[in-house]
Amino acid sequence: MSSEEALSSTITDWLFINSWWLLLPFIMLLVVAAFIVAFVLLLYMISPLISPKPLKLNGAHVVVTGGSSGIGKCIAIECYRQGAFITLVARDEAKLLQAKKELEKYAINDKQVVLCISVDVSSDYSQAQEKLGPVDMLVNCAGTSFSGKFEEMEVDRFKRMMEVNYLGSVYPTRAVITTMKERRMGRIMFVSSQAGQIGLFGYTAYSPSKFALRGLAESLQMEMKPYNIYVTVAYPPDTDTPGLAEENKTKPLETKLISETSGVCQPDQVAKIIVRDAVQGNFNSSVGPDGYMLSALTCGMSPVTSITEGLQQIVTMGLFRTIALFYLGSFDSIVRRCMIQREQSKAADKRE
Ligand SMILES: NC(=O)C1=CN([C@@H]2O[C@H](COP(=O)(O)OP(=O)(O)OC[C@H]3O[C@@H](n4cnc5c(N)ncnc54)[C@H](OP(=O)(O)O)[C@@H]3O)[C@@H](O)[C@H]2O)C=CC1
Ligand SMILES: CCCCCCCCCCCCCCCC(=O)[C@@H](N)CO
Repeated sequence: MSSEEALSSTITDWLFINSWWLLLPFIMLLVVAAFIVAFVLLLYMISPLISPKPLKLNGAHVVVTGGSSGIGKCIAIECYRQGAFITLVARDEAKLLQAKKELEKYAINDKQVVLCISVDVSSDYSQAQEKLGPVDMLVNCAGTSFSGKFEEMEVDRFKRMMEVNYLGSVYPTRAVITTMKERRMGRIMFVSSQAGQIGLFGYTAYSPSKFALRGLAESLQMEMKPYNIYVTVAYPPDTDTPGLAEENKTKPLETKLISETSGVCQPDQVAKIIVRDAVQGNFNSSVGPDGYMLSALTCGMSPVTSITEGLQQIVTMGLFRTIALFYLGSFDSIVRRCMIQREQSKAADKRE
């Protein structure tokens, strides 16, 4: 045996005898763990860079479109209770005055005021621009919904939905953004809907107008971030408001049954969450466990405003997609059952 062979056999013997092999996976695990720890530490180090500074609502000027009713009114109340000055924007002057009176009950100091501007956000908005002055937070909540089967809805509905829900958010934003950029501060909120994350039976006119807000918000956020302006999109589920009551009058059974999955929320609860997220500058604002899952699942390339949010999305995406398949299956079966039922009752009617 040469001296080289002797050496290698000594090493192998040593390895086997001392079970060095068995240590290898542990060493690899340690290295991987060290990398993960270093990575997480690095992410945490940069987290202050991407988490915006919270907005102080006390003394801030908040404009709420659609502030005379439902979710918008509750958002206005929530901000007013935290010391903000409020401007309510909607069409109907009587409703505006009524909401103003309601808001004023929640004043926390005697400097606070509530202004009302009667304007249709779906037609050009520039005349209101001078009246507003500097705005710290704009809440685009004016909106309308209508559900029905695609071929049964008048074509005009599709246009109206885009005019009010989408363009009705563009115009007010245009009216405030220049001053916000100059002042290097501000918040823009868009109130979308869970139906702006998932397209559902009956919402062929409504959903696209809410999806559009997401595209607007993502693009706008990229432009505005260097100016310290933060954009938030809220995706509430069905919420108990005059708007929902109106929509329910014509809602197809399928839409009703599918929407029930997410339940009905109270507008003041929804408003609290929305205001909290806007103040923190979170890009995404969702309500309830279904809302949380939908947002993680549909995050796509949307901006991330906290490290924890990013990590949660990475970890949960596959699981939530799996859950989503079951939901989709149940929605399909609702649609199928309703169709069969309708056909049966039609056939019964004919026989009579
Ligand atoms: N309720 C729900 O289930 C859900 C609602 N949403 C969204 O939240 C927002 C508020 O909904 P909700 O509180 O139910 O609605 P409401 O119908 O209760 O209130 C709508 C508000 O918007 C105003 N508005 C409507 N059209 C216009 C317009 N063209 N110009 C100016 N103001 C207008 C209304 O005042 P006026 O009519 O006097 O102008 C009113 O103040 C909407 O965008 C809706 O799509 C999202 C998810 C769920
Ligand atoms: C992991 C995946 C979870 C999936 C959960 C899916 C839940 C779907 C429910 C959708 C409800 C849509 C409400 C729209 C409300 C609205 O905007 C109108 N009412 C306005 O008036």
